[in-house]
Order: sequence, then C-alpha cells, then structure tokens
Amino acid sequence: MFELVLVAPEALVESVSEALMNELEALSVSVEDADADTDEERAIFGEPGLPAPRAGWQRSVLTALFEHEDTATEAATLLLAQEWAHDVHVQALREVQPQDWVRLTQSQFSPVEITSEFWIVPSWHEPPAQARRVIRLDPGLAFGTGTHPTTRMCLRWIARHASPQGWSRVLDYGCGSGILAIGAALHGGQCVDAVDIDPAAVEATRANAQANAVAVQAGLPELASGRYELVLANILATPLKLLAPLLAAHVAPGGHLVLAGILERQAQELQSAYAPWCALEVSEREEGWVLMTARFGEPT
Ligand SMILES: C[S@@+](CC[C@H](N)C(=O)[O-])C[C@H]1O[C@@H](n2cnc3c(N)ncnc32)[C@H](O)[C@@H]1O
Repeated sequence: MFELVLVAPEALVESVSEALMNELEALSVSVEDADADTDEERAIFGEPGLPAPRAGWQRSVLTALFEHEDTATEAATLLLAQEWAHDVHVQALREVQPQDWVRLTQSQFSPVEITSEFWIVPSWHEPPAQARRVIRLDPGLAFGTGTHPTTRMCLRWIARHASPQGWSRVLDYGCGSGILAIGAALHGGQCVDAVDIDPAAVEATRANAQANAVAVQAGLPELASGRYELVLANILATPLKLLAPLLAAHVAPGGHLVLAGILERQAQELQSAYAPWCALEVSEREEGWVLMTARFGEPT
C-alpha cells in the first residue's frame, strides 16, 4: 500500500476528498487538523446553546491510501494539474508497512481501574484477579469506555455509595454506551432507566447491558418518568444548566443527583443553576473536570 499525504485549506477539503475517492482510485481518505498541537490550532467543537462551530480546520492534512505506487503518483499529478487545486500541496508519498490493525486497535484499550475491586474490561482481556465487579465493554460508536475522567468519577461515586439495600430506581440521563447505567445495575440499582437523544447510544446501551447480563431499560429522553433515588448525568455544563429543572424534578426526596462533564471553572455556574432545588457540591476533581453531587431533602 502507498499513501499520498496532502495539505489543503478548509475550502478545498471536500472537493479534494471527493476527487481522490471518486476519480483517482484512492481506497480511503482520512482528514486531520494540519495545525494540531501548534499555536495555530483552533477548537471547532461547540456545545449546544453556543454559536455553531466552524465546519472544518483552517488547514487539513488529507491522507489517501492507494494499492499501487503508480496510482498514487498519478493521482498527485492529476490533482495538482487542476486549476482549482492550486492551494493544495503534497507533503509526502510513501509506502505503508503492513500492520495488524485489529491488534493495534486492541492494544490501545486496556482494563480501566475504577476502584481496586471495580474494573472496565474490554472483551479481549481477562479481568484482573482482584476485580469483584466488572463491566465488559468494547469501544464503539457511543461515548463511554471508562477512559474519560468524567465517566470514571461517576463510576467511582456509584461504587463508593452502593449499599446493601441498593437504589430502587436509577436514571442515567445522556447514557452514551450505557456504562453508568450498567455500573449502577451492578451495584444494586434495581430498576435502571438509561436515556439519550442519540438513537445510536440507545442501541449501544441495550447491547452493552445485554452483554453484561444486567436489566437496563434504554430509550429516548421521553422514557424517563417519575422520581428516581439516583439520577446520573454526564453531559456538558451548558446542557446540564438547561436541563436543571427537568433533572431536579426526577430526583426523589432523599435521593442523589450526580453531575459530570463540568470543568472546574464552570462549577460555580452549575451551583447557581441548581440552587432552586439543591446545594450542589464538588465531590471529586480529575484532570480539570469536577464531579458535582447533591442530596435532595427528605420529605418533612
Ligand atoms: C459525555 S457522553 C456520556 C456518556 C456516558 N454516560 C458516560 O458517562 O461515559 C454524553 C451523552 O449525552 C447525550 N446527550 C447530550 N445532550 C443530551 C440531552 N439534552 N438529552 C439527553 N442526552 C443528551 C449525548 O448524546 C452523549 O451520548
């Protein structure tokens, strides 16, 4: 295999990708930020409720894969001969050494320790000997493999607050892979509901719950109904603020609200947004993220 590496400005990325795939016999094209890890790097991911982000990077590196060297060379020559492509530059044309891609991908995901007894373990690994509770989870389309600090802090909270009587009803709001719902079910959650606006996350949650042999009801947000002893939501600060009345209304008297996806500097804003219902406190910090929790008042 040979790869042709090109640098193109934002406006030409789509046309160059299409020409490579549709007319120049590329087998695949990947696009990365040409300015990644430099002073020129600009974030393009926005949060709901904020202005829409830019559609692409200022300059992109396009890596096109070809079966033969002469097809790659010809593609470069034909592309650079186009008038519209005058801002496109060839960075490299090189042979790609054969790789065991499955093994390479798998090697990037190892078991994740939540507590010494609670682990997230990919299907191709044996659980560590000391693991008493294990979530079996492989990387997929939905967010939540246990490698992100926000997910780990929620899971640690679940493990530390599990009690013999368990939680009668648990809600995982923004479930992604379903990892928090599964973690709660493994720690005594009896009726666990998991909801997400993304249908792919709902599907992933159903499949992951089944693979872990736990009962989780997954669906779109309308599935959430009534009060829960434990409400977990690992989303982002802006949607968490917008969702404050809805999430607070789902917490039963005496129940717990556990929120993540919040940066340290956003903690105060979240406290204010939830002040009408509860006193949110930072209960853990990791890599600039905070876990915020509150216990709702008991009925009088
Ligand atoms: C950061 S992921 C968290 C996944 C998982 N719960 C975890 O802790 O790893 C956030 C999830 O929330 C979902 N989400 C975002 N906004 C939402 C909303 N308004 N209502 C429900 N789900 C939402 C996203 O689709 C995504 O799957």
